[in-house]
Amino acid sequence: MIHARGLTRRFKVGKGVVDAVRGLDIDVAEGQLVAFLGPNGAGKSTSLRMLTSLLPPTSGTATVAGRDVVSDPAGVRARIGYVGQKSSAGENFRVRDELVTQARCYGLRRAEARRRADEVLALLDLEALATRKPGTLSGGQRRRLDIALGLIHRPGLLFLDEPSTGLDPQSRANIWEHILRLRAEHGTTLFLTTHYLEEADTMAERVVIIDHGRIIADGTAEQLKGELAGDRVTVTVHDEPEAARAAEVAARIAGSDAVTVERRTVRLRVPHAGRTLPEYLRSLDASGVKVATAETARPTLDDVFLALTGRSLRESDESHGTAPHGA
Ligand SMILES: Nc1ncnc2c1ncn2[C@@H]1O[C@H](COP(=O)(O)OP(=O)(O)OP(=O)(O)O)[C@@H](O)[C@H]1O
Repeated sequence: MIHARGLTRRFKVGKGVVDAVRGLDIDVAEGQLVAFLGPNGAGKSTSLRMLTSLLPPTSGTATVAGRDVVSDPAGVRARIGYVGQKSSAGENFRVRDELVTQARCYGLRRAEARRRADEVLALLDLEALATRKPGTLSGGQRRRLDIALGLIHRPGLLFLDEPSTGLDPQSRANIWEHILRLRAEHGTTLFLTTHYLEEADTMAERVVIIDHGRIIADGTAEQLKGELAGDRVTVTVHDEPEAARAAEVAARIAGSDAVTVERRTVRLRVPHAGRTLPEYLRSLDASGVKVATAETARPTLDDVFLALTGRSLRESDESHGTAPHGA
């Protein structure tokens, strides 16, 4: 469905340049649900805009739904749906009329356009809101309308740029319900960007992580967490000097990594916490360190990002803003 090679986009900013996307190589098979994850300014939207033919690449190639994004942008657009970060619904028409108008833009005859509008209204549970104006809808309802608009021409591939951002947890869950249903019932290929690590982790079958315009990880969430992050072990002791000793012991454990001390708490990363924790506790006992609490945790996608970049995705997100990064 998507085949991109060396896709690159450079922006001129004043006298400088920003390399927003630096050589994107990606293949997405029909029916896949791919979450494109990365901090602010990583290049997610720019990649999406190139793949949807909205932005010409500086170099590289991409075929999307069988059409070339540069030489046949109209062919791409006829075959894909795109739900951007900003709502695409106008304010003047009622919800159903908005959908009918959009269907007419794709060349459907009036009766057919009405039928299709009713289909997507049902698909996104919007029937009860059909005669409302978009301006009166809640955030979650409006996002569902955006998705309905993106699906009006029955695309086999739908791009969603941060579909759940800015919504309350209940509306986020509801949007995901609809996204998963699209895939299960209609086999739609879905490529979406998100900031929410937990969503990517639990909902997507494939997670692609992008940082500074490059893909740095690509696989199932389980694969990435297993290969790149390892389990976390957290031990608290009774005072700070003991914590320092516990950290020394931790550093000597085979396979241990990223040992940190914060007051009375020592954290480390190990390949298999189930095997390592008993060994660590025995070594602490032998060194005369008394343990107050010990916990283990499976890694998160944030741990994967940390292992790859040395930064936390959450912190990067907060600090990165939209400032241009390196040329
Ligand atoms: N039109 C533009 N002109 C100049 N720089 C741009 C333009 N669009 C994007 N950029 C820069 O390109 C980089 C990538 O931006 P992009 O919007 O693709 O990131 P993103 O991962 O989607 O971020 P966010 O999560 O904040 O939406 C950023 O440094 C951004 O400032």
